[in-house]
Amino acid sequence: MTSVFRRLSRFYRPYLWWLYVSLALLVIATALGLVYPYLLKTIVNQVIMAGHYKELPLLIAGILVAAFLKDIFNFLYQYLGQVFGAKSGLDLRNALYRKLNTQSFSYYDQVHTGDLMSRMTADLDAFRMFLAFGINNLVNLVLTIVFGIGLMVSMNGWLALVIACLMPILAVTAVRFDGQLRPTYRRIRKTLGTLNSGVQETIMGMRTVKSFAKEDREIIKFTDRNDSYFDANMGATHLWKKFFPFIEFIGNFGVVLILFVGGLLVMHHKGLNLGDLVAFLSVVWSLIWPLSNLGFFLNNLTQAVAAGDRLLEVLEAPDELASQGGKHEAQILGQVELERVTMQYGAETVLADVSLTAEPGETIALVGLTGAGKSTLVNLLPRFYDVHSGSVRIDGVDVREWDLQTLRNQISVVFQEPFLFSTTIFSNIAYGNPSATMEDVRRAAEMADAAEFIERLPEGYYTLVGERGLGLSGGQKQRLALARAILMNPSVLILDDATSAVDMETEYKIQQDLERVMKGRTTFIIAHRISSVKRANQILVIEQGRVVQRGTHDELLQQTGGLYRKIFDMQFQDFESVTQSASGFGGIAVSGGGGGHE
Ligand SMILES: Nc1ncnc2c1ncn2[C@@H]1O[C@H](COP(=O)(O)OP(=O)(O)OP(=O)(O)O)[C@@H](O)[C@H]1O
Repeated sequence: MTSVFRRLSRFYRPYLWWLYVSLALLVIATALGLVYPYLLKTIVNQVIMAGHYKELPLLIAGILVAAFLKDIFNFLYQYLGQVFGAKSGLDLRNALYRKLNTQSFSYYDQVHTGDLMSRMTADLDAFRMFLAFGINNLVNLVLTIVFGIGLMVSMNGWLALVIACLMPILAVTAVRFDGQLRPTYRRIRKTLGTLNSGVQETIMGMRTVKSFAKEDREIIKFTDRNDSYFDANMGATHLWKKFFPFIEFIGNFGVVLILFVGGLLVMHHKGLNLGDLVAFLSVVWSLIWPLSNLGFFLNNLTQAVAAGDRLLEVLEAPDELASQGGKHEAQILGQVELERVTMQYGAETVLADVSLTAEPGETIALVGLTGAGKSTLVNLLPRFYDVHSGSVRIDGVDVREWDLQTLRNQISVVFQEPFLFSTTIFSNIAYGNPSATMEDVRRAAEMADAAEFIERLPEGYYTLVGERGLGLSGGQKQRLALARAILMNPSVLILDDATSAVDMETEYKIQQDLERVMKGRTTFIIAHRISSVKRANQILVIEQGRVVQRGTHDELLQQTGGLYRKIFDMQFQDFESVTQSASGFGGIAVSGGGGGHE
């Protein structure tokens, strides 16, 4: 438990003085609470028993002043405690978000968005609440007990002994309760994470859910997860149910015992008068509330530890940026070499012994069946993943020695399923270079053959696109993503099936424009359509992670029996058969092997 607080201390240490001042005020507020029993004792002994009613207004005024002062100090210590929690929470939230932004691709292969969201919100809040209220509550409890016992001992040793006998029972119960509560709260946090992941996934995939009419199945899945969350919460409720009445019983039993023993002492004049007994009882009452909340306060602590643990799992995950080199160049030339590269995801070898050299300005195409390892290969250039053996060099320098930001600023990747932010088309294109002017954005859009459709939209470049680009066609999204990459003026451009959703004519236009833009720079194209790759300087055919053929389009076509020739023949036949049967529809742009048309 202490290790969680120690490891998170850098977030609250700078604000500890808020907590210290708050605790000092808390001590004063608690001490002021001790004035009541004395005033009560005086009222009973000197006013009621002795009949000196003239002193009553003064004593009542004393009680009012003490109550007023106590309230002021209570307010101040709680306020400062909250400032302490809020400031620490702010830093922690920023650090978590920063950390999420520096996590590697492989990290995101493993985590669930919903679970991360619940760590960023519910877990962070549980930890923050403990800093804001929990510490003060626990200290308040300890102070109340210590002051209360001190007061009771000073009033009457025998009665204090009676209460002292009950204390260990309370302490043992509270500790046992906390031990049972801890795993239960861990389960609550975990099931909440799973619940959130499910909701987030279903909302993201709602179109798929609906198109398969699987709403009912999703509802059942959600209900199951919701039930698990409910069960976990009920588990905690059951524990509370057992604990609470027991504590209350002990408290009330204590009061009865004091009445009994104290009553006997008063009746037999054994060193206790009625005023002492009333004062003593008021101390016992003042202890019952904090003691019966002992479980609640411990539970805050338990929750904070469980939540802190989950925050630390994010914060202490290995840092991607920590492993980068420092080489920085204003301009990468774009020479790319892979030497005997092997790459694995876990135990699965996805690339084996792959070598290639691309000179600046060359276009390299990667062709192969689905799952062959093409994306894996290009993902190694901007270091989305690292090789297991061999090396990837840019301008003769291993990518691991480059400064990661330099590398990624100059290698632009366009994915098959581009992600668009829910903002304007302008901001989406200018994402990599926020200082870009409208002129820059328009030029990039023209090269990506996107300008025409953008300008047809009523608000042009200022059209807001929906979440993940909803409202745009697949081909339009791809063209915006392409424009975004072109705007970066990259030395190496990677098109990972990036024009699969545009028609062949548009793709041809884009490629011609790209040839102009990418002059002197290097382009990697992954495509399923032979038509997209045939102008490349080098075509690599990948099969099960190995380069099985390489050469130009003409060279590869000569290799009868090779995979390239087979793919070509298949697509050519497809094209013939489809154009023949579709000739009555004015001709359809056909994409073989997985390509589509807009
Ligand atoms: N992040 C990942 N974690 C684990 N395995 C992965 C990951 N990405 C890809 N793979 C696996 O690696 C293999 C190669 O995948 P890759 O995406 O490189 O193929 P590809 O040739 O680009 O396929 P496609 O043409 O369908 O995009 C596949 O078996 C795939 O399941």
